Amino acid sequence: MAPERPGAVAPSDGVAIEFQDVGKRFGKHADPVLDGVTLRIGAGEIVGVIGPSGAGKSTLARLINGLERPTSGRVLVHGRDHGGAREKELNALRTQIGMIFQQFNLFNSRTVEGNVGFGLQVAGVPAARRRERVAELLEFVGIADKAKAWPAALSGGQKQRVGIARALATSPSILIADEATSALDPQTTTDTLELLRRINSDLGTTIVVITHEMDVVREVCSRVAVLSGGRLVDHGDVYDVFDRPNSEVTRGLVRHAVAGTPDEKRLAVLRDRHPGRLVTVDIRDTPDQLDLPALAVRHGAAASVIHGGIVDLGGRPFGALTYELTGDPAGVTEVLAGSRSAAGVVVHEAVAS
Ligand SMILES: Nc1ncnc2c1ncn2[C@@H]1O[C@H](COP(=O)(O)OP(=O)(O)OP(=O)(O)O)[C@@H](O)[C@H]1O
Repeated sequence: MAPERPGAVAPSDGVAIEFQDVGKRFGKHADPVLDGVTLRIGAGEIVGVIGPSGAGKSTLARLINGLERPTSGRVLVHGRDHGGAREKELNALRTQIGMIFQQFNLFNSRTVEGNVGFGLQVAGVPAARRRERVAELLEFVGIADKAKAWPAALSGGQKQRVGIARALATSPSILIADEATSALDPQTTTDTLELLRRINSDLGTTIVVITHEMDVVREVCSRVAVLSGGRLVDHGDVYDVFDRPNSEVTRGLVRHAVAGTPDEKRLAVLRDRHPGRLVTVDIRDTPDQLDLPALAVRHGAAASVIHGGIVDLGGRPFGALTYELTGDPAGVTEVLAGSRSAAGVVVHEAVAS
């Protein structure tokens, strides 16, 4: 059985979090950690916040739940600015915002059910109701059999599930995952991201995924914001940002997530191994997508894939393939001419023979 949905917010209805020209410095003369960040996160979205180490991602997360206050600008949560809020109001805000962390932050002196029920106990929820709720949460995250276990006896993935169940205990409308999969192996990462997706779809929870890995964004997010040096350098639908990155930082992250286009080193290796002309074609789901093998056949040539990578971005293909063209030289020349006019195609220079 799924735990309660948050009462206050309908999924995909309205704005959950809004940064209005937010600046943050630690100390009057320090460089800004965040600078002019303007960003809207819709209710019911899963949004990735990505950027290199020190970009300001965790600070941005801490501004959402009121652990930090902006130096300038405003942060609104469900339309309310908590900038001047007192501790009592901030505590109320934090019950609406669950958080999970890279290091899980479990209480080692409490069992799994003790950890998950902690927030409810603090909130004064009666023991019987608490037990019921904890059982429901453990069932939902898939570790009902671990209720009596101690954190030390759990795997990393199980610990993160305890962290997630604990974060969901108060039915938050927003869940912030701060590098929540960074300490997990690839399979456990996939399972944990799948759980986040289920939380989003079954409970309507808005999820902010803080990460330095574009793979995580690619697997679970529909929208992404890229931070670099405290500035928002890219944001939008994941497919659009991957397709048309505005910044070198984003281009680097995309290259890392999709090994489609060969870099200079890889190209040199490919040239060594393949004497024919080489052409790299971006693969997108656009109607003008070039079908190089079909073009080659029409001109009596052949196009063989020798390098590439394609990933699934929200059900849409994204990547690049590099082909070697061989066959009748006149036909190859025709194919190259046809390729040059197509979008997203790089005809690599011929190597001197
Ligand atoms: N409480 C603080 N006092 C002073 N400086 C801080 C404080 N919190 C963060 N910073 C500084 O702000 C900058 C951004 O830190 P932040 O943790 O937000 O970045 P990040 O993108 O999450 O990095 P990482 O991926 O390494 O966790 C860093 O230079 C950090 O040293």
